[in-house]
Amino acid sequence: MTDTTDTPTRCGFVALIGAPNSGKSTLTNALVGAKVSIVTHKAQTTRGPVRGIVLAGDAQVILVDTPGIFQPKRRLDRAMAQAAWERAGDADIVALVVDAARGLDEKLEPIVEQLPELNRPVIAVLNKIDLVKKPDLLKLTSELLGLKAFAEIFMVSALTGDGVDDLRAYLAGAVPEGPWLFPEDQLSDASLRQTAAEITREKLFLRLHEELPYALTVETTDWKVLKDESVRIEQTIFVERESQRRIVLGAKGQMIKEIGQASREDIAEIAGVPVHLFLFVKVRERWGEDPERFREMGLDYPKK
Ligand SMILES: Nc1nc2c(ncn2[C@@H]2O[C@H](COP(=O)(O)OP(=O)(O)OP(=O)(O)O)[C@@H](O)[C@H]2O)c(=O)[nH]1
Ligand SMILES: [Mg+2]
Repeated sequence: MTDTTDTPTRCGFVALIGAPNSGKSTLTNALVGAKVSIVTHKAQTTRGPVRGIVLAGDAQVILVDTPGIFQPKRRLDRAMAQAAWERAGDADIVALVVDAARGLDEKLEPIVEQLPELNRPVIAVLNKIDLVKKPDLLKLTSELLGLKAFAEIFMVSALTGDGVDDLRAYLAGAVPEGPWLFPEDQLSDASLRQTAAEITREKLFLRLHEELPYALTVETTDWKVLKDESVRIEQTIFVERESQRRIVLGAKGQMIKEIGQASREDIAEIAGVPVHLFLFVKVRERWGEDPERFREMGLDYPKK
């Protein structure tokens, strides 16, 4: 397609950072208009950064959904926090996503304190406004304005879509001039293999409890297109202990069956072809110390 106008195109990176569970992934999906990043009610759902690509008028806005930042304990936690700050440091604009129902709490404060070190324009996006009464929202807004840390403050509900169009239009006008970096129809930079592994992890997060979701990781180990154009996918779920493996399988394999069915349906929808999904659960005690697993998640392996 040739550009017949003189208007220059715009293109830039916007990193969405914030505390776990503030709605960064839900907002990424709402801005893109498609599900590119998995969402659950549990904290620390996103592990590796996920890019979602938005076209708005002359602009291509490349959103970078990052893992929620929290006090790291494990090596994986450190890798996640590091990835979030690094992506924020590389972005043209940083959007701090705030859970408006929680406000400026002990999780958010340390993040806000570190923002000036980024040396980047930062906007605040107050999310989940559907849960908050107007006076409380105004109070939070003036509290944040008082910090003088934000170029703009937006109020949205990623869930209902309220305010999302305004935010998208702002970002489209705020990213720098430049050629588009991705083809027009591309919504994410993740491969189908990666997205498929994330979808299975989402189903595991939704059905498993306590520490178990954090003790597992999922990888797509095989992807074959069959003669009838359907795909045969193999995925491995790594857990740390045999007892965890038994819970993931469930009595008579019922749990893994349900997870497989839910995941298969979602993967088939995204892939646009019928899917045959085979899940294997393997015990790998120290997968959280294995650089190869970090690479698969799109994370750097922290030295300690
Ligand atoms: N009521 C309401 N819930 C929301 C909104 N946005 C997100 N949520 C819910 O908040 C929870 C967390 O959403 P995510 O998008 O996974 O949050 P996140 O910031 O990506 O979380 P991590 O990846 O764990 O850091 C989910 O249960 C969402 O449905 C919103 O605008 N309103
Ligand atoms: Mg997320």
